[in-house]
Amino acid sequence: MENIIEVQSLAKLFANQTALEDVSFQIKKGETFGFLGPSGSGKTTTIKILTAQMAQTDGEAYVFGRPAHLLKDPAQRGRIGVLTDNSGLYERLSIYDNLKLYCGLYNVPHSRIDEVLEMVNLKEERKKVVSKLSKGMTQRVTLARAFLHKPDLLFLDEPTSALDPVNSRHIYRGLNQLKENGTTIFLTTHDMNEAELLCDRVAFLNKGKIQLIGPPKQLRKQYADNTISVELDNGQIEVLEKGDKGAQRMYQLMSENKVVSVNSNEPTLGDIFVEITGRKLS
Ligand SMILES: Nc1ncnc2c1ncn2[C@@H]1O[C@H](COP(=O)(O)OP(=O)(O)OP(=O)(O)O)[C@@H](O)[C@H]1O
Repeated sequence: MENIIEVQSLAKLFANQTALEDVSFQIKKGETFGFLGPSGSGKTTTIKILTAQMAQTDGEAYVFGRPAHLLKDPAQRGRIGVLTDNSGLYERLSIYDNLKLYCGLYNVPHSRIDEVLEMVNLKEERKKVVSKLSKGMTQRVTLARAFLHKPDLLFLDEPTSALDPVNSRHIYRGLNQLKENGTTIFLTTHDMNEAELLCDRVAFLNKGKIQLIGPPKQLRKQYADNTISVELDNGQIEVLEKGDKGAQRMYQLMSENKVVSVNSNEPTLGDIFVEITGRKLS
């Protein structure tokens, strides 16, 4: 399948600080790829390089099969959507009028505005002036603007950092809708649940280096220990090793009708991150 993004041995130095070192990955068409890492690990720097806002010090970065810096070309730029913490909205205009301006810029019919406002749960607030919006609302307008023109590739830097759980879930539905329509999504987050819910694959970034890449489910299986937890009718949890000894004990508990539930002991993505890097994600 076609690679939408290809990054090979990417490096970025700021004065005497290494922000990225030997970073390599590919993202296929239609994939949602999560870039997970603690503050300062290099997530935003990667997005800036891939969206032609910053040049790398070394290595290759290709988007749509061409060097990323060529995204400065307006025809190519229209194929991407970018959400960063710099909102770029007109404070004195309403939500609707802001999006109308961007419709003009991208040559998109105004009918699209209600579609995107629905996706970010802001249809009722469309007449509100941007200067009077909460941080979370502003984030949702910026998100709506990022996918107003149905981009082929969407870069989302911490898309739900200012949102409550209800609005986050609303956004997840919207993003899944985009995904179903074939949009490729590059997402950075500190939020492991978000990564599990949305991403086909994740990369763990720590101090500018990729430590691990894979589908969340596969990584959890790979790092699972060799045990299962059995909840007993007296409320206790018994941890059993997989194998003959565990099977015999399980047989005994089952025949005594003491088992309430059985769970595999797979780690969360957060647990794996700590195991690999010795650091917490947030
Ligand atoms: N313009 C810059 N000048 C100098 N150093 C920078 C610049 N931009 C980023 N850095 C440094 O590069 C490193 C990576 O920063 P980056 O913003 O990419 O991290 P991040 O993972 O996005 O963090 P956060 O989750 O806090 O947004 C940090 O140490 C940061 O201080």
